[in-house]
Amino acid sequence: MPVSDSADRAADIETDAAGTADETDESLPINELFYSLQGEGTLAGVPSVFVRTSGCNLRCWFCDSYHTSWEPTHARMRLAEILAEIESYDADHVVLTGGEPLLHEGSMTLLEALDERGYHTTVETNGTIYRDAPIDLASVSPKLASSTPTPDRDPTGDGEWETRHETDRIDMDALARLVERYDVQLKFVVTDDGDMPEISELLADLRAAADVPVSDDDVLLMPEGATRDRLAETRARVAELAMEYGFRYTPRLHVDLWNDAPET
Ligand SMILES: C[S@@+](CC[C@H](N)C(=O)[O-])C[C@H]1O[C@@H](n2cnc3c(N)ncnc32)[C@H](O)[C@@H]1O
Ligand SMILES: Nc1nc2[nH]cc(C(=O)O)c2c(=O)[nH]1
Ligand code: SF4
Ligand SMILES: [Mg+2]
Repeated sequence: MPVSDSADRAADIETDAAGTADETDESLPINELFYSLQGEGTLAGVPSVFVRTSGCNLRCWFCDSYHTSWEPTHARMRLAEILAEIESYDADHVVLTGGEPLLHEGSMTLLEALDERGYHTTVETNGTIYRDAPIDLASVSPKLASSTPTPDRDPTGDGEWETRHETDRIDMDALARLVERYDVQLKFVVTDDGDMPEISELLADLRAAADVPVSDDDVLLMPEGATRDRLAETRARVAELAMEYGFRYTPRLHVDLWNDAPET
């Protein structure tokens, strides 16, 4: 269901730039909540309920969830409401995403409640924030330099977020703690060959920083593209790069199936 425009729910909250103001651990700013197939990563194809929080600490120029980052909109939902809606679907898997879900204290309470109810939980995160929570799969998508909203690529056109995004997009300590604590997939958004040296360097740094091994099997290359047309331009080369480097390739199944429709 689309919640960002629903009238029967709590009014939108005032937010800071990351969309995180007015936090409690008993509610969350929800942009959308829907049932679909996991479209990305090692669980692609698994029927899952998606809970999309609003607010992000980064601003990727290509963000396919514009209304959680560049222009955050949401309704604040109580955890009891969120759980009831999740339980209304016949699914064992829940994907908590955003925006950046680990910004919110309420995400921890939700994950604990889902764990108690026996759900498998995947958290989609940009890897800049470490939190201790019952997460079955941490789907970490560290952001490369090619994600930075330079003035020519900023969707709002002013480049205001360039410096902050560039400064904050990698936190090696948070990344190391995430891979040490959780079952992790590292899902890099790849535009072209130019992204590969940075991925290799980042993996070398992460392997030096973390106390656990990071297998190439846990590294996934995902073509950049929020639409079928854009994916048609990027995916073949990204698939070749996965083979060249010995990483996995992940499709964007939901984009193939439903293009850029909301709630998919
Ligand atoms: C909208 S983000 C939300 C979670 C978190 N903020 C993050 O970036 O991982 C969900 C996933 O979509 C990916 N993504 C966003 N825009 C994309 C695009 N244009 N092409 C490919 N993947 C994209 C992100 O890298 C991430 O793996
Ligand atoms: N079907 C589908 N699969 C997804 N996997 C990760 C998504 C996300 O936006 O985090 C996503 C999404 O938005 N839709
Ligand atoms: S980190 Fe995720 S939600 Fe935030 S701007 Fe980038 S892709 Fe969008
Ligand atoms: Mg998505």
